[in-house]
Amino acid sequence: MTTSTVAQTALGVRAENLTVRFGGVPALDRLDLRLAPGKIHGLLGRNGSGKSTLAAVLAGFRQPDDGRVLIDGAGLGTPMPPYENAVVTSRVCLIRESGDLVDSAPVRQVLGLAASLRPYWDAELAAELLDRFEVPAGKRISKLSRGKRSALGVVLGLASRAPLTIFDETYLGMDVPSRNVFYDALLADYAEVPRTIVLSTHLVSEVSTLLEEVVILDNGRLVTQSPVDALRGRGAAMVGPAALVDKFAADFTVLAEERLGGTKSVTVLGDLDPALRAEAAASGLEIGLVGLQDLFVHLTAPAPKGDRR
Ligand SMILES: Nc1ncnc2c1ncn2[C@@H]1O[C@H](COP(=O)(O)OP(=O)(O)OP(=O)(O)O)[C@@H](O)[C@H]1O
Repeated sequence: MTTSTVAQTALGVRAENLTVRFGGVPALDRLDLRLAPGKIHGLLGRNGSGKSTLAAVLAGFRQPDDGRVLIDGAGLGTPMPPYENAVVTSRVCLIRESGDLVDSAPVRQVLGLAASLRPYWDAELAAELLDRFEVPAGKRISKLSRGKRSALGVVLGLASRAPLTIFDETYLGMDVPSRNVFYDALLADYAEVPRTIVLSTHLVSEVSTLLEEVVILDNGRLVTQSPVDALRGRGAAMVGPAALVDKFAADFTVLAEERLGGTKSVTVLGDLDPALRAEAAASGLEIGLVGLQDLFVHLTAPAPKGDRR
């Protein structure tokens, strides 16, 4: 996708010192981050880490208590805060697990409303996705199963083709085959219309192949922001004969290990310099990138008792 296409169809985000408090307690604590336009970002964090609060601020549903968020690109001209700003919010689509849907309305009516509110709405895509997820257009929202409600959220999010589209754990209610349909549809449509996608989730291993950039939150603080490959390069996954794996892993922090007969696989943190990598490979070890899930668990693990970090 070209830079000029992205500039027309994708929004970037800049958060500076962003703070949101509930009853004086920070849910977001002095966050500084940037979401580059035209990429698929993973917003990762354990329960209560602040993902939904950040998503709500980006979509203009909530005003920061301190600091600011600026949205930029896709014809906006100048960077703008999203709160109470219809020019920005018409270009940002947040789909939440709760669905934000009127229970008494039939699906068809919900789609009609989205079509009238969303400037980039694609009715053909909406109809095609509704079909793929087998969501009946005539049924009332209140009569849909949790999974079909989630699927409808996905249809609304994708067909909106909003320059900034945020899925806040929307798809958790869907079964695995439906989630796979979502991931396929997301990638296909993203390739057709480049835009900025944020997937907020703790199902890290499932979405890891979709993501280009990752933001990890913990207790409202930014743990790290990085391209996925750079993050996965912070260590290595080694597979081979157990004794050999143990020898090469001895000097590293082991994040995860698994043993099957005489074969062992470990995930280690740390910089494996090229000479060591070459030596390990020559000895018969397979060396790969660290799994995002292992890194996520390590980076967001609770501090040990007595640790006053
Ligand atoms: N409306 C609210 N009133 C009071 N506290 C809130 C409110 N919304 C969120 N919080 C608190 O803010 C913190 C961050 O919550 P948030 O929902 O943003 O986290 P999350 O990462 O999305 O969690 P989850 O994965 O469980 O959905 C939590 O401590 C939560 O209890």
